Amino acid sequence: MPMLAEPSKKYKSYTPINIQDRQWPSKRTTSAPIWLSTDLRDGNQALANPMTIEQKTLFFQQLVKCGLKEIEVAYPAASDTDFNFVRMLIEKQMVPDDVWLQVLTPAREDLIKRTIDSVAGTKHAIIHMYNATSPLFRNVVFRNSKEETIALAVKHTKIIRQLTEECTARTGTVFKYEYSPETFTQTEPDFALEVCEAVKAAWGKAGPGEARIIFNLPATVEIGPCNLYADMIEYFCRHISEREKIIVSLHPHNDRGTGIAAAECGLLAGGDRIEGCLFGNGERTGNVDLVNLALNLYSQGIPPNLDFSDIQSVIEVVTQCNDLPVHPRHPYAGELVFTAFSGSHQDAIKKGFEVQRTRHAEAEAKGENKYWDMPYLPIDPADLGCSYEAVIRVNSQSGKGGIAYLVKQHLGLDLPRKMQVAFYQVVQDTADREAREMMVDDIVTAFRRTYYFGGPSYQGRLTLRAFEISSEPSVEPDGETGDVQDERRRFDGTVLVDGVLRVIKGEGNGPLSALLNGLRTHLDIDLSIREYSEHTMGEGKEAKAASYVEVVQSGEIRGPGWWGVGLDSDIAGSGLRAVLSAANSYIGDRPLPELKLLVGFNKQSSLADVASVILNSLQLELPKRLQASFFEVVQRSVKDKDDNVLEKEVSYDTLIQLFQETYGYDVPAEQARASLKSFKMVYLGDGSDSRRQINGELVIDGKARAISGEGNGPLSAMLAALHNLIEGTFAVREYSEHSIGEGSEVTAASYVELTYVRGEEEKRNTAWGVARDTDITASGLKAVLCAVSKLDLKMKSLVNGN
Ligand SMILES: CC(=O)SCCNC(=O)CCNC(=O)[C@H](O)C(C)(C)COP(=O)(O)OP(=O)(O)OC[C@H]1O[C@@H](n2cnc3c(N)ncnc32)[C@H](O)[C@@H]1OP(=O)(O)O
Ligand SMILES: CC(C)C(=O)C(=O)O
Repeated sequence: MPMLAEPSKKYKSYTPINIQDRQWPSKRTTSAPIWLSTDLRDGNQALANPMTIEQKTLFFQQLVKCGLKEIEVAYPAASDTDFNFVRMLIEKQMVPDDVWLQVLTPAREDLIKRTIDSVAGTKHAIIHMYNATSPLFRNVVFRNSKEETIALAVKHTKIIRQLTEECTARTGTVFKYEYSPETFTQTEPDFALEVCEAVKAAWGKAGPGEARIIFNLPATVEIGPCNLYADMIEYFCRHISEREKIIVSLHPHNDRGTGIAAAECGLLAGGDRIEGCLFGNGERTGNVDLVNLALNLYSQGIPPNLDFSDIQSVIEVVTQCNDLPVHPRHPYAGELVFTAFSGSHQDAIKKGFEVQRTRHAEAEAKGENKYWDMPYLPIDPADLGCSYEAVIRVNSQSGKGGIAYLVKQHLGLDLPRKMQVAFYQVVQDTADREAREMMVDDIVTAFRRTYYFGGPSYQGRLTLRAFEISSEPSVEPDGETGDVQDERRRFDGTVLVDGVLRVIKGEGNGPLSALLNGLRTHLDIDLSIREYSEHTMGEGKEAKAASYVEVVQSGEIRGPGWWGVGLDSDIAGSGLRAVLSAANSYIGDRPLPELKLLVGFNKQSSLADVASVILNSLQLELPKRLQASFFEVVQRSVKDKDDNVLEKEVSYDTLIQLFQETYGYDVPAEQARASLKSFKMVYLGDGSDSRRQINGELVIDGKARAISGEGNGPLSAMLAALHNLIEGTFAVREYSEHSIGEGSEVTAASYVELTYVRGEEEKRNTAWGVARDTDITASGLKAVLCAVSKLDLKMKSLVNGN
């Protein structure tokens, strides 16, 4: 059936109330009303599966925890479950002394009796009786005249008075009486007043304060706008007699979706009390939502006298008991209500937080209130126990501000504006391509990947390992002006390049330009800085510096840029890391030139440079004399055929190979002239005169030879053993060792310089040997044999094959 072209032929408009000087529109609420939760009655009666006693108990405890002092717990005449639940609360003493149990009954004597029986013995109880008063109900449901309707209410009010008095005498329970002219909003205002006046007279005990009678005026069905409800309440409040002896209670439903508005206007119009349910459960579209109302007050600076500081646990209990979800857009409680996806909202929130931080600091210093004034967030989610995590979520509708906010929240990095734009593009492309929300983890991971930021998993091809920044002495004063030039900086560092440690050196006006100079010289990466900024993160000892840099190809200051970020306890370190982060983006996966040292007669590469190649590539800390020896070897390697030392580039790989060949380091046993097959070192002596004895097997010149020797230590025992096999004498000229690595991975590196003298003319030669082993003794013995392999040996002749 189509919707009607003329709905007025089917639906009647409400009848406005003629109040000439209505007061409520210009009033302001300044305090919270008396709250009554009817979750366990109106809420419960609207559920497909009414709550079990266990669920009602859990819910009741939650309501008490939230601070409700009046709780309509049941319609006891409806079912044994409801009746028994009320009895259980009382008998198990679960009702705090300051909490009133309210129970609902129709105007029927048998049901009233059972209702009062249900609360007998509790400290405080409110008996709530209702009968419908509107013309529709009078004519259709009860088929009663006005007089009969009044008579019904009066008769049963008197019954309640009598039965409650008897109960008080018997059990001490203190009672209040609440009467609801059900369907109040559809009842003629004067008739509603007439019924209530009659009920008040029948009750006969209404007095001020605690003795007040409660007239609950329900919008049983919402039939008009909220101003109509407010007018009806104001009309009632103005005309009811002995207003001071009455609590005017509001019971709005939400059929037009304006239950909250009706309740708020009704309070302005004179309401003292509100009946409703948490998150708006209840008949049809629900009762008015108490959480929403209370937090509306709170957001106006009015204490609501209800506690929702852990709103999530309230949601959990309520949904568990009602089996109804809380809508994601539900005011204050929905999953999305403190969330902005859209770029302009996010931008405003981000700026709002930044400005508010400063504003709050200033207010605190002046001892003033720190007011919440935040774009798009009417209330601080933290007050409800919610984190700021969900405030900004990112999808294809989001902008740079929101993404930068999340980076700041989760990584502490305050990205400069242009970098925000650059990173936004990265996130936006993914969100758009994959048509999905980018979760915080997605964004953080994208950031780490894009800028090679945050630990080995995100390491780029270039990683700073160690560095030293030194100042170069000022150059001569400018010839013309006489001005002294600025001090220059020198960068000396090791950079892991594609997994290999490389020594990089450079000079510049500052540390960053010195590093860029080094990258240019050593790796052909020719970049300049277009933008740089930095800030500190954290405080005190934990403080770190974060640096952001945008690089461009040198000479292309208006060309495309690459951003990088660095974090370090040292400001220079963070800048250098930022440059490498940007350089990583720039190089992508293009091949880098093989790293080379310029050796020979030149100023660029010294003995120390060669040593550091070995240190960084092989982790060997060469002793000083071995450094000098190898430097000589390297220089010799670049002589021409006439023995002239050339200036020549030698690749790192060539240097390493040269080192290995020269000192027998890491040469496979079968290729070495002498190698250790097995050995046993025996400790001899009593400690004061300890000696070592070695027994074992060597392979020399391809032949296995048993060895045995004794000495003051392992090396001299080995030399003694060698003396049994080789003519001439060996002596250790220098020995050193160090560990490599840590923990269970640790190994030992040994360096031995041997002298060997033989023949009648006492020919003397020396050689270095370098070896590494997990066992320190073995590494020393192997180093000896590496050196032995390099010497011009004369073996003793074999006796019986040995
Ligand atoms: C607006 C509200 O939310 S009011 C609260 C509504 N809540 C509930 O109804 C939940 C609990 N209700 C129940 O368990 C049952 O309805 C009971 C136990 C109260 C009554 O059950 P029954 O005796 O089977 O009657 P039924 O449910 O059909 O009620 C309708 C009868 O009660 C009468 N009635 C309805 N409301 C009232 C009232 N407030 N006072 C007196 N009589 C009433 C009707 O006129 C009708 O009378 P009739 O049988 O003479 O025609
Ligand atoms: C019993 C009354 C107060 C009621 O629930 C209503 O009118 O909605």
